[in-house]
Amino acid sequence: MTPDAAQSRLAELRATIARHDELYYRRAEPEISDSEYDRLKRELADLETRFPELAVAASALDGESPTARVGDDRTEGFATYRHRQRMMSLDNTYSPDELREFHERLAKLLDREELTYVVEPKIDGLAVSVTYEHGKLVRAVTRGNGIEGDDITANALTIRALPRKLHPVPGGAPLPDIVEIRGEIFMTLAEFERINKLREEAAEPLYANPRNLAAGTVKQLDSREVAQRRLEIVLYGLGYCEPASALPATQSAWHELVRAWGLPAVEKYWIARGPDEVWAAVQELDRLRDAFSYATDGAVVKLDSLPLQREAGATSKAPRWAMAYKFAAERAETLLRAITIQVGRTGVLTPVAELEPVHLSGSTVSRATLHNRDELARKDIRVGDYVYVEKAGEIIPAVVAVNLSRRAPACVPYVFPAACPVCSTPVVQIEGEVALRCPNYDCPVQIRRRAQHFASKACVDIDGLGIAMVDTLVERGWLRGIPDIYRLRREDLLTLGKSVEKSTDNLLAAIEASKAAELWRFIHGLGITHVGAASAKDLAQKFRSLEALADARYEDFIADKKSVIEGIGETMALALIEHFNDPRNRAVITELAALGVSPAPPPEKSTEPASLLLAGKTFVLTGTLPGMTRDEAAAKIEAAGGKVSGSVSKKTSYVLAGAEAGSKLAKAESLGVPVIDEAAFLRMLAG
Ligand SMILES: NC(=O)c1ccc[n+]([C@@H]2O[C@H](COP(=O)([O-])OP(=O)(O)OC[C@H]3O[C@@H](n4cnc5c(N)ncnc54)[C@H](O)[C@@H]3O)[C@@H](O)[C@H]2O)c1
Ligand SMILES: [Zn+2]
Repeated sequence: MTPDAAQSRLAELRATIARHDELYYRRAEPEISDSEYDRLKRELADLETRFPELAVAASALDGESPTARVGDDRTEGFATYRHRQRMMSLDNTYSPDELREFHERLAKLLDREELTYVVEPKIDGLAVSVTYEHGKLVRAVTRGNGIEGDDITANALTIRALPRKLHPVPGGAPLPDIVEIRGEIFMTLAEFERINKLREEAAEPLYANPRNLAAGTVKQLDSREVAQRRLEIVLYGLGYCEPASALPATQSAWHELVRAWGLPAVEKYWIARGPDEVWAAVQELDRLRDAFSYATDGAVVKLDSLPLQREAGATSKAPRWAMAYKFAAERAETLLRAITIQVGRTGVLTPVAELEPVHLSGSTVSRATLHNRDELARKDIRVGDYVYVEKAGEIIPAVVAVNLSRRAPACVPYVFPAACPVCSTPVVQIEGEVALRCPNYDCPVQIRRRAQHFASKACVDIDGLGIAMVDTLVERGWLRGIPDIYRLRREDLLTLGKSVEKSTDNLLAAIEASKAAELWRFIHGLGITHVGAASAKDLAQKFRSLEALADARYEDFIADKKSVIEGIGETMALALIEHFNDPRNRAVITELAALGVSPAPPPEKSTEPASLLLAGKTFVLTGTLPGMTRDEAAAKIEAAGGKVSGSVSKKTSYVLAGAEAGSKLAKAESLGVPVIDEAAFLRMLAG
């Protein structure tokens, strides 16, 4: 490679990686798979080693190379917090030889042959640092740029598995004054699938994998939205400890201490003496990891001795005493039969690969996302190519590259359509976005997806008006917008099949009943960008009618640069105003009203201090409640003037118990303290 070519490739890689870092760390919406990303980064690192003077020049020009810094996850809207001890990344490799070289380097550095390691799962979540002071949880912070991160305490408090207090170890050292513990927030596969199913029903784009969903959830500004999703946590690392004497001498003892304090710890770790035992442990982990509750993308090998860790030190980015060995993603080669274009609710065009079905990591894959026009062009993927498909942490498989040696001469570059494949309107690119959109409001797909979203369970919840039914109605030309749902005619519907009388009547009854659904359901159902269910509830409380919401002005949301309505910030305010600035969206509101839709506003928050309701009452919470987290329940109790206590005594007024309630329930029963469930509690709150 000539220096000139190297220089331009270096610049290109730096820019590409920076873009993927932004997508992955800040937006939790990566476009390429982790292994693809790792290959780009490896290529950059190799170039930097071969052409050190070019690397230095590039860094002088536009800052540190992505190979030398920790990916930055800080986002707007969170307070930043400075870690007492830096949070680092890990060097990683896919090669067993490099794992052995890691040992050899350390042996040389520390000048000893025999080294003991701990091998632990590499959890594929997002890094978090949790601080306990005198045993009490005080803060949770993301990695950020390693030096300071986002304070996500409110969101972390929705994690039921995260104890508010550490258990002192009986007969052990006292709890440290301050301890920063490192871990990973993740989401189970089951929860991921539950949420994606809801999204599918609401015609919203699916999340690619649990890690992205967990990362996106942690970065939600509204912790009530976060509470709707179940996050988990596992803690494995030591950040900072005061006094230092409270610390054990080894990484393995640290894992035991974490568990003894009552924190969720890694499911298994191995103590390995020397590189052969390390390799054996890594392979055993690979066999066992499917049974773990979290996704793993590798093994982390760490020196067991903490004093030796300190002696080995760190580079600018990662400790020298640890190495991640990443398991290669499973990959398959198959024929790309066609590229189809999907159009979403907001008109975004997504290219999809239609593949010759191929077996991959336990399932058959016949479709894979191609992300967007730019990605497609970058990889130069052509119809008729043999492509590599991968499924690493990703649930939705991705086409990662083309096997050029099998490219037929007749294969021509793919030309991204310049018009919407459904309605033929020329597509547009919104400034600052990669996505191309169909700008036609009346595009049949958009109509369909808007109506599907409106009728879904998460919104107005019209029984019988599912995805397939909406498709049919749009095809027949009976649905051209949301208001048409309320114009459907019985005689038309009866032509849909033979014995459809009963289902037609049920559907019409459900549609009729939905006219009086709660206001927030309509607000959510309009599909306004950024407005989720929780925000819709806040908006309903404040505006009390669709008309008032549609008339709202900037000052109603933001005054003196501050939010007027808690949880509704500037981004959402602007999205709302933009939505209703469009006369067609305004018309929806007028038409709905004319058709007899009359959403039910929420009960007025009484101006009387609600405190009186539960004043003087003490509650103890136990078990898992069906509809709210314990923190939410506690907040409700406190807002109504009640108190929440940790233990049951004769003075306890009520025990609010959910599923899997433990000893507190037994104690309440033995003391004769009334036990109530969530439904009874809600009735109590309603007076
Ligand atoms: N797909 C993309 O576009 C994209 C973009 C950026 C990064 N990435 C992925 O992220 C990786 C780089 O990110 P990174 O800097 O967070 O590094 P990393 O994920 O490779 O390793 C460091 C992190 O591992 C985590 N970890 C999990 N289990 C651990 C354990 N037992 N001990 C210690 N740490 C543990 C920690 O959070 C730590 O910060 C890349 O290799 C790539 O896979 C992907
Ligand atoms: Zn269109």
